[in-house]
Amino acid sequence: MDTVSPVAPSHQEASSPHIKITSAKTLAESTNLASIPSHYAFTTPTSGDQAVHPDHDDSIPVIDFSLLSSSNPDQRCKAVSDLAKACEDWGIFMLINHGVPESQMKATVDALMGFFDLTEEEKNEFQGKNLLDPIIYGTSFRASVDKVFLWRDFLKMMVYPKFHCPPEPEGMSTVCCTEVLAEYTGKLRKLARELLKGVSESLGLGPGYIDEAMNIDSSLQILAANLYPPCPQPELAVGLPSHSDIGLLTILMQNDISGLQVHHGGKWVKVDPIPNAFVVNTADQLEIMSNEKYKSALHRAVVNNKTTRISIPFSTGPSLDTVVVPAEQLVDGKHNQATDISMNYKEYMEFKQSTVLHKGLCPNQVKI
Ligand SMILES: O=C(O)CCC(=O)C(=O)O
Ligand SMILES: [Fe+2]
Repeated sequence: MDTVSPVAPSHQEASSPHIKITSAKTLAESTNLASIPSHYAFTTPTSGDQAVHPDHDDSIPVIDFSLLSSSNPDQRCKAVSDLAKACEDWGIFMLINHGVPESQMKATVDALMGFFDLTEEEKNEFQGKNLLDPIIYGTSFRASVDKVFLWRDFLKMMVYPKFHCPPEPEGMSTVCCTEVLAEYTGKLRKLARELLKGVSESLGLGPGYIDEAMNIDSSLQILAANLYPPCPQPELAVGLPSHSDIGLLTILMQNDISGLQVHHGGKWVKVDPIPNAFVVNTADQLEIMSNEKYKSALHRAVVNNKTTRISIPFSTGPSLDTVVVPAEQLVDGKHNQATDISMNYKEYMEFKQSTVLHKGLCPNQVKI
């Protein structure tokens, strides 16, 4: 896997003690902010690494979920083979006709935007200390140790096996966070499970293989929100540098502002939002279990100087104690050393968190 990102911060070194940690939102809202503080400037700006729009004849695949769940065998078969191609060639696709109502998607975006509108004091109550804290609010990647900061605030919630979300602050019942997020994540849990059946079949395994081998009954699911406020120097700052995701699949919702890019065919390609569609990408544990047939997609997020962008990824992983290994049927004499890591999902998460985010960390770099 390439290390194709702009030169990125070392997350190993402590940030200078004189840097006061402020959220990107607070900074963006400070009056007369014409330039970014130096600790947000990457040494190689993203402009040196421009992304392109997808080609007409090689565009980001679109998967119609209604065909994948169709009772017509021909339709389902075609959808499964489209899914195989999308996962193999791109590792990312747009998911349409997924059955999650537009009103519910919008309510979720509003609820999470509402969270970021709370005061810093209110949000800071959720500053997590440990990776596995059920709710973590923060800025950058790990602001206490980041040397160069990302132009991004985030909230992460473990939503399965046990549902967690910040309680509604008093007098703010309009935010209705709990109910909205519980309903949304319940829908996405079902959607992810159905998609994984299709992915399992697309690998030539039975539809229930991933479900069973990954212990999806007690899978770890995380809902996150990334807020990228307008940035006065978007060519110098970075929202999220090149990386791959933990887990099996990520299902991402975004407002109608562009910023996501995927690495494909040696280039960065823009993944512009399609109204009401989700963006789905393959993640590290799928790369391992598929014996690298489906590589974990390298992607990144850039920022802009006009409008706040929000992205809301929902990650489905195996259960925390699952040791993911390549499916035997896919090894076929060619056991990929790269996927030979004997750690459970919890240990994998801890390992990945402790390493440099930008390297596009993939299973083949997780050697112990
Ligand atoms: O903001 C985006 O579109 C990407 C978010 C992302 O890649 C992540 O949270 O892992
Ligand atoms: Fe990601």
